[in-house]
Amino acid sequence: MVHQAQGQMVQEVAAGDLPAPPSRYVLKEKDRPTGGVAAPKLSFPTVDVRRLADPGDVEEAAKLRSALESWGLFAVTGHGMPEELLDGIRDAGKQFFHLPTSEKLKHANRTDAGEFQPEGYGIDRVDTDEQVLDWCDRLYLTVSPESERRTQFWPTQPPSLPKLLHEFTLGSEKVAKRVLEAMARTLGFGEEFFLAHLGEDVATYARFTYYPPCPRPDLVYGLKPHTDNSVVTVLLLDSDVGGLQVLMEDGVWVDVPVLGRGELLVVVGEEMEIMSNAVFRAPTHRVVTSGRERMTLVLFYQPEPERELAPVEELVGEERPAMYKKLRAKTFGDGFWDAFALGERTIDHLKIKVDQPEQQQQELKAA
Ligand SMILES: O=C(O)CCC(=O)C(=O)O
Ligand SMILES: [Fe+2]
Repeated sequence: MVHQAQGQMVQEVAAGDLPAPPSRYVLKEKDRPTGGVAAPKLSFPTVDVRRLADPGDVEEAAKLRSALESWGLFAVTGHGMPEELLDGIRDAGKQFFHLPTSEKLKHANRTDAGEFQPEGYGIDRVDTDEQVLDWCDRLYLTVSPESERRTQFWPTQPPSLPKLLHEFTLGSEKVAKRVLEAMARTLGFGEEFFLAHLGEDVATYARFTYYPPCPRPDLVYGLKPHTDNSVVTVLLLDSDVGGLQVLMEDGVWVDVPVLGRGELLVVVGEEMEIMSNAVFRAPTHRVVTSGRERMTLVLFYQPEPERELAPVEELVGEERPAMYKKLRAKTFGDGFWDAFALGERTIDHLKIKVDQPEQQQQELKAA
């Protein structure tokens, strides 16, 4: 049976003008977000995907490599999508969340029997009374392959939204492909190296997330710390309001700045970490709230569900044994929802890390 908290939209809670969020959203003291450190504007990585497409452009390739090594995410320019499209889909997304709840619930992420399923409008899955809820509502849709789109979940209001989302999907796919091609080239492989493992019909999911104004941003997460269920993720952030933070290697949370007009963000996901045998790592990130509303649109790129997900042969050797066990992409994707509700990485939740000899030795010593 679905958890009773599943039916409560955060936007309605926020509209109640309470002085503080209800206890369901309040984090344990140790988890509460202290202010992130601002990313120095100059050192926040930005790459031009048009330049990445030129194999001779070693300077841009070096920027990409450095961004992947340090942040695991970077801003993107040169993607060719007009600013009107980006502004248009942002506006349409906000308009959708501003509709009356009854209208939005026509696309609810609960079946008539009350069961949760990922697609549609609502909050993320609630499994237990203990789970601290995130301060956001979302609309989650399959966008690719087109034959898998389930139109009953697609908003009909505002009427412009489906077409804008379709256009954004096309533009964003080019970004994801160019990035994956360039990532392959940074390792000395042909540009099809990663793409060939995803299949013809790369599975793509869109997530619009709406973070209502929060009366006490110090007590809640907009979105809890997580790594993405993707090979790569393309994000269209809010044009005015920040909130996304990334965990750096030294344990410090750093603010991702509000990006320049027309810029997108690309984030490495856990499936790339597996495929690349941890050459590329998926950064942990989270969202903090503020007194202002915020909306983002995120596209997750995943292998075809029946594909095998495993470290690519060429990146496994005596020096670097396989660090992850192989599994079906669908098994990983399904495992994500369980892991996310628990606040765990899918790789850890599904226990697919191979014990490395060094680790085993440490464990033996410790025993
Ligand atoms: O809203 C954001 O800034 C980030 C959203 C995100 O990380 C996600 O949906 O996985
Ligand atoms: Fe994310």
